[in-house]
Amino acid sequence: MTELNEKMQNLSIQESSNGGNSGYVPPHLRNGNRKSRSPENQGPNDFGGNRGNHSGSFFGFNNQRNGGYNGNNRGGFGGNRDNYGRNNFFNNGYNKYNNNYGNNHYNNSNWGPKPAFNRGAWIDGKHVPGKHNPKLELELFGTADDPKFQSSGINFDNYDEIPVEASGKDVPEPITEFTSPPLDELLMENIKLARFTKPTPVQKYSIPIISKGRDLMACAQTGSGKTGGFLFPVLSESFKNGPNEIHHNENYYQKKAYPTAVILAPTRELATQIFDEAKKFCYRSWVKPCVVYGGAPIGNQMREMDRGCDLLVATPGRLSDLIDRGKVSLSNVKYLVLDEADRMLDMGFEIQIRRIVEGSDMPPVGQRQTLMFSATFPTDIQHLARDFLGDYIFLSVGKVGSTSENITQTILYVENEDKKSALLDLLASSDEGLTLIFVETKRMADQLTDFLIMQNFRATAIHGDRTQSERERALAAFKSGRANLLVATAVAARGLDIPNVTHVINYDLPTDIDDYVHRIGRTGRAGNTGLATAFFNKDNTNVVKGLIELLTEANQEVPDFLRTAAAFSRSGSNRSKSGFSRNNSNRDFRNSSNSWGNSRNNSSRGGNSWNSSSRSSSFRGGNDGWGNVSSNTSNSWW
Ligand SMILES: Nc1ncnc2c1ncn2[C@@H]1O[C@H](COP(=O)(O)OP(=O)(O)OP(=O)(O)O)[C@@H](O)[C@H]1O
Repeated sequence: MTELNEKMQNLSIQESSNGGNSGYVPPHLRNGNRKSRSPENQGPNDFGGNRGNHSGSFFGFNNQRNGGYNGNNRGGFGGNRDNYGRNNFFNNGYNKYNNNYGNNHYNNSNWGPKPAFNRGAWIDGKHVPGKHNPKLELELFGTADDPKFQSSGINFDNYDEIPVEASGKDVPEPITEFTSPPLDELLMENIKLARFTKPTPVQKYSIPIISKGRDLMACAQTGSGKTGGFLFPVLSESFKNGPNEIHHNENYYQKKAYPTAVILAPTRELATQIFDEAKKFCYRSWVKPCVVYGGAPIGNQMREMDRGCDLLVATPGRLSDLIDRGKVSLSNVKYLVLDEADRMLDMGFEIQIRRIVEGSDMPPVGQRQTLMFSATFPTDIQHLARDFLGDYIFLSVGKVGSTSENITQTILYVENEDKKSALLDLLASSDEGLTLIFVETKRMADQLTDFLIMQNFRATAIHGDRTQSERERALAAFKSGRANLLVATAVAARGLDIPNVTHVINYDLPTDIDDYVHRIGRTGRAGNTGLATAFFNKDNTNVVKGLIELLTEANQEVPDFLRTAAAFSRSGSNRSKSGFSRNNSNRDFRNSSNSWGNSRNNSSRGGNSWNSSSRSSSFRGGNDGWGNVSSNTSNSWW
């Protein structure tokens, strides 16, 4: 190791560079119909509202420029209050639930679609779509040149060249284009409104697989359309078949939601994003989407659910809470989706997922469809996932856990003490796009944001110690470009789809190579190109082999110092969080000659049995950036 240290000390960046407060308004309840304030119109208060002592924020930048933070900031944020509770664009459908509570929810036509209503209804066994609402259409789908909406990039067609492997019994033929049939006509209309002209590979396969009633574990690269991969078939089938008959067991005083589809996601921001996508594709249909997550007032979410909740997007902690309060029954669930499934079954979540799936009234395997999606699927998680799946199909688009070739990856050798100046150099040469900077700790996120603000950069931060409103405002500032730098912990690593993120910088590399895959996947999405730069030094030898493998797979340059580090590093495994070699995790484990299912070799798990309850928590040890996560799973961090 000393030798390695010495070798690394001789390397430099230059050499390597060759190569719950009443003021809080959750985003989904804000009035999109109202005129949004343009960046030019926004006063300093729009960046304000930093009620805590987070100095590391874009709000600090404001302080400098605008004479310091003052209480007025609250006015800027609190100004949204009047929208609260009135702004759900579905509420004009004054839906079937309100009227039919205690009766059959679905057969009473008194409250069916009315001329001004954009919501559809399921009436007498038929789907009656709601009327078009041009204003709402514009809000949901935007226009082709609206930078707020991700448009597919020049390399979109290249997705078709990625090899696809689907294993399991009787795999249905993939579709080649969006057509009706097999897709429902209303869904087709919404897909057109979204300007999606052809399905991505994961969608081509997942649509027929899910439509045929099969369970699915799907692995496809970041940014390749997995959200549509589950939303399209679930909604298409729901539009065609209507809701399940509801069996009431609620008391008179409390309404209960009986969603047909439940989508679980690991972070609040991702849940909100999936909900936003669901709103698009549910447009004019009987399916009313809802979102619930921690950090936001539960009362408001419960009231929103009272207006109808057919497709529920949730973070696990908040969903458990609502189940405990008798507010949600999962007895009607036909579709259970785990987005970022490997994360959802990882430490910190697994017990909660088991509680929801196995400990509630959710129909068991065989009576529901379980759909898992991620860009990474370590072998041990695949094993664990079997508990929730029936006779499933395993789908991999490209190699499991691989990175997109749309992302140009550069690894620079940078000592810790040189990172700040290396970052400034990088930023000085950056283009106009948005840059996402990942660090390992919340503290570092604050420190680095402060530093960047001091250097007159428009930076903000997102991490688990910030309040939900702070997190949302940071993300909104970043998305709008008001802050073009977002310093983030792993809380922003997965799933977030932010148009115009052109550069991801791993200021600190993660300890798990799969996390690297997700982080850099915030750029180079939907066929667009992007840059990913990582600072590597002797602290990162644990990911060196995985890194080399990823770079090689994606036809990227592998710098010499990485090979040197790999040669000298004994511990430098190419293992993902699961502790397994990436080589072992690149396919359906059922096809592996050394089937874990039979041998159950526990050696790399410290002798633990596969029994989930005894899983070691060591894999998430150290300074993980996941908000308030701890190995104590009752400690909700989302
Ligand atoms: N068929 C399609 N045509 C054009 N664009 C699409 C299509 N399907 C999805 N997209 C767009 O591609 C982008 C990435 O999709 P999505 O967020 O579903 O990726 P993902 O595979 O879930 O990524 P991640 O692994 O990061 O969660 C989104 O902006 C989405 O609107």
